Amino acid sequence: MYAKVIVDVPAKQTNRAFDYRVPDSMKDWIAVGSRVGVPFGPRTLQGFVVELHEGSEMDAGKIKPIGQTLDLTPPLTPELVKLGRWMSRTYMCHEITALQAMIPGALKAKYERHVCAREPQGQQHALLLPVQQEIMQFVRSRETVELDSLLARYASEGALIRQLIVEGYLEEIQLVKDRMTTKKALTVFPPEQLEQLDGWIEELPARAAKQKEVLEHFKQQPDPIKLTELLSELNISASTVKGLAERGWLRIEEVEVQRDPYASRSFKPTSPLPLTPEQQQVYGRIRDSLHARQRHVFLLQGVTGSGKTEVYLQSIQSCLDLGREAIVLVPEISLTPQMVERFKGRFGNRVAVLHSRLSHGERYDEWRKIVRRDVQVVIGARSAIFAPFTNLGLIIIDEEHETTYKQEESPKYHARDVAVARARYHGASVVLGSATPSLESIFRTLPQARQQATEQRPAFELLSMPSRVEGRPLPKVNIVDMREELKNGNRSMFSRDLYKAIEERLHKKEQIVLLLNRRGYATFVMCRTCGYVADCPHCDISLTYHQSSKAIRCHYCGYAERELSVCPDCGSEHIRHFGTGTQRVEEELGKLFPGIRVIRMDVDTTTEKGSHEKWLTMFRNRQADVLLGTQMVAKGLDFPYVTLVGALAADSVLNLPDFRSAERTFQLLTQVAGRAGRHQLPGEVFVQTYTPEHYSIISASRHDYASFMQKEMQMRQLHNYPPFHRLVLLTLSHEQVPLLLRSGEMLASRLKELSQSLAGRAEMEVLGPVASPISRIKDRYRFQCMIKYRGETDIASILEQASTVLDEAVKGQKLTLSIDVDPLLLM
Ligand SMILES: Nc1ncnc2c1ncn2[C@@H]1O[C@H](COP(=O)(O)OP(=O)(O)OP(=O)(O)O)[C@@H](O)[C@H]1O
Ligand SMILES: [Zn+2]
Ligand SMILES: [Zn+2]
Repeated sequence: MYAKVIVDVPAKQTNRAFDYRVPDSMKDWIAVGSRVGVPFGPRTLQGFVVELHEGSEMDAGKIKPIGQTLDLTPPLTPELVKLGRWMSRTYMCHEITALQAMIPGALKAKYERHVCAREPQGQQHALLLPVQQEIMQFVRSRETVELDSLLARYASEGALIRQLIVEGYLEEIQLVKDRMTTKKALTVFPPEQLEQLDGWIEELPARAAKQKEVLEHFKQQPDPIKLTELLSELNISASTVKGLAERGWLRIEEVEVQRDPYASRSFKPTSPLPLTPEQQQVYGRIRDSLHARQRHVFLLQGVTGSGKTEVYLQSIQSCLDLGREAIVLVPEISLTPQMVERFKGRFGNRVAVLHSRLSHGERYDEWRKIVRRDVQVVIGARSAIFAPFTNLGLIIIDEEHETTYKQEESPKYHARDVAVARARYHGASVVLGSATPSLESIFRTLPQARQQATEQRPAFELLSMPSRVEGRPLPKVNIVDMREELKNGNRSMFSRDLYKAIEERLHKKEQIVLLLNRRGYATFVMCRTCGYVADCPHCDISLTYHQSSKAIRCHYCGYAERELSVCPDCGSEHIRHFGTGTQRVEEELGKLFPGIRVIRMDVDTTTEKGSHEKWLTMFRNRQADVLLGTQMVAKGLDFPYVTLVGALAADSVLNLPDFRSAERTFQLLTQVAGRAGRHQLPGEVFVQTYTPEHYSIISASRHDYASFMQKEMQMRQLHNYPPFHRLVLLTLSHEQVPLLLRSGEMLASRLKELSQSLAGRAEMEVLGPVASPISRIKDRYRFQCMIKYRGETDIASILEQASTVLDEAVKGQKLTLSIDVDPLLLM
C-alpha cells in the first residue's frame, strides 16, 4: 500500500503530496488524515496522509517507507483533508498550513503515545478474544501504557490492539513532552477484593483510627479518588494514606485528569421556552431543512433582543434528536460566561467549549471530547469551525457580520465560507444570525444573486424576526450634533443631553454603557466646526494624516494632498486629525460626576486571563454605574438594568480609510443601542456625532436596516466594491524600496495582461502598486496591488501564474508576496 503525504514545510516547492510506502506493520494504523513521521532528505518530518493507494506510478524501489505513525486515531477526517485542499486553492495558501490550522496546538509539539482503558459506549461491540482480554487487563492495571511498550510486549497482536482502539476499549492519549499536555494527579485506589477491607480494619490497632477511617471510606465509596480530595474530605494527612499504601492495602498512582475549564461551575439546567410566533416560524424552517437533510444556508436577521439564541438552542436540539452534531460559532469577544452558560445550561456535558483564552492543554482536552464522540455540540470562536465531527447536521454562526470570523494570517480563511463548504459535504444546514447582516450575506438573499448562485457560492434564504420578545420596544435613539455643542461653547466630550441623562441614571441607580470606538492606527482629518472630512476624489474613502510627511493620503490609490490648516468648506481653523482614548473619558467622568463607579474595558484592561469575565460579572452585580469601552461593550451583553447607552464618537469608524466604514458604523451603533432596555426598564440611546446627516447614522437611529442596506448597495455598486465585485489584496514586502517597486510593477503588469485574456462577461481591474497603509513593518517596506473582479474568473489560476512569474524574476531576493482573497482589512 502507498500513501500520499503532505509534509510540514510551508513552501512552494513542497506544496504537493509526496509518495511513501506503507510498511505492512502499519497497514492497520494508517488512514486518510493520519499524522505520520516520514524521511525527507536527511530529516524526518511530520506530515499528513491525504490519499492511500494500492499501487504507485513511481518506481517501487525508490519509494521510501513511512517512518512512524503519530496518532492511533487520525486527528483529521477524510472530509477535513478534502477541505484542506479546497482551502489551499480558495485562499492561495499551502495545503499544510490549512491542515495545521485544523488541529490543536498541542499536537504540533513533541509527543509520547499512550493508551488507557475505557468503557466502550453505545452500540454493540464484538466479543473480545482471550488475548485481547489479557491486553485490557494489563492496561487497566496501569491506567496508562506507552503504546510502544504495549506493542513490544504483544509484538504479534498489532491488529488486535488496533481493533480495541476502534471499538472504544482503549483510548489513545498524547502525552506531550515538555508542554505536559495531559495533567496528572495522585489518585488512591482501593484493593481489588473489597471484602478484604473488613479484615484489615479489624487488624489495625485502635490508635490508628484515622487509617481505619480511610478504609471505611472505601467500603462506602469504592471508587478511586484524588489524594487531595481524600485528604480534605477526611481531614487527614498524607502519611496516613501512605502508611496504608506501604502495607499494600491501597494503591497510589499518578493518573491523568481531564482539565475542564468549566468544572468548578455548575450550570443551572434550562428547558426550552415556548417560542413567540416569529421564533416559531423561523425555527420551523430550520427544523424542516434538518429533517430533509437539505444543504441550506439561512440568513437569520433578527433585531437585538429578538431571541435568536433561543432559536439556535431549539434548532440544535432537533439536530441532536436526529443523531447529528452541531457547531456554534460566536465572536471571540462575546464568548462570555453568559453565552457559555446558555449552552451548557441546555445541553450540559454534551457541549465542548473552544476559545483562545484556554491553555494549550485545556484546548486539547476539549478537542479530544469531540474526537471521542463524548460531545455533540461545540461552541467556540473562529477555529472551532474545524471541529472533527463526522456527522454534522447544523452550523450556526452568531453575529455573522463580525470581522473576527476572518483570519488575518495564513490561512486567511473566512469561517462563513468554510461553514458553507463543510455543510455541502455533510448535507448540513447553516444558520447565519445577525441583527445587521453583512452586505455580502444579505446580497446572496437577493433575486439578482440567486441567479448567479453556484454550487460553491449558493444563494441564502432570508429568515427574519423584526420584533423583540414580549413586545418590548426598541430603545429611542437620539442623534446629538456635536458641532452645535461646540458652537454653544461646550468643549467637553459629553453633550449636554448625554450629561443630563447620565445624571438621571445615577440618581435612579440604573446602569449606563458608554462606547468609544477607536480602531486601526489611522487618524482622519476633520473640521470640528462643520464636520467636513477630507476624502479621496477617486475612491470615496477618507484620507489619512501622515505626521512624518505632513500630508494626507489615500491608501487605495495613492492620491495625496498637503496637510490642511483651514477647512476648505467653511474656512474654520478648527480642523485637525482625530483620536481620543477611553482613559481620557474615564478621567473626565470622574471630574464631572464625583464618586461615579466606572469599569473601563479596552485592550489595556482585558489582557489578563479571565479579566473580561471579571469586569462583566462586576457590572452584572451592579458594582459599577458605567461600563465604558471599545467595541467589546457593544456585543451580545444582556443586562436588565442598562437603560442608557451613549456612543461618544460615532464618526471614529466612519472615517477610517475603508470602504466598509459606513457598514461598520451602522453595525456598531445598532449593536450598542441594542444593549439598552432589553428587559422591563425601557432604554434610551445618545449618539454623538459631527456628521449627523450621514445615512449610516440616521438609519441606525431609526433601527432601519433596509434603508441603510439599499443606500450602501448603491455606493458599493458605483465604486465596484463587494458584494458586486470581489477583491484580492496582494501585498509585497522587502527591505529595499527600489526592488519592491520594480516587483510591484512587474506583478501589476502581469496581472493586467492576464485580465485582458479573460473571456465572456468576466471583468477584472488591477489597482496599484501603491504603498500599503502600514508602509513598513519590522523594517520591511510594503506595497500592495488590489484586484477587483466579477463573473466567472478562475482567479486562482491567474494568481498562480502571476506569482510564478514574480518568483522567477526575483529568485533568492527574499521578497514576500502575501495574498488575501476577499480581504476585510486593507492594511
Ligand atoms: N420565547 C421567549 N419567551 C420569553 N423570553 C424569551 C424568549 N426568547 C428569548 N427570550 C429572552 O429574551 C432576551 C433576548 O434574547 P436573546 O439574547 O436571545 O436575543 P438576541 O436576538 O440574541 O439579541 P442580540 O442580537 O442583542 O444578542 C433574553 O433575555 C431571552 O432569555
Ligand atoms: Zn469646516
Ligand atoms: Zn484614492
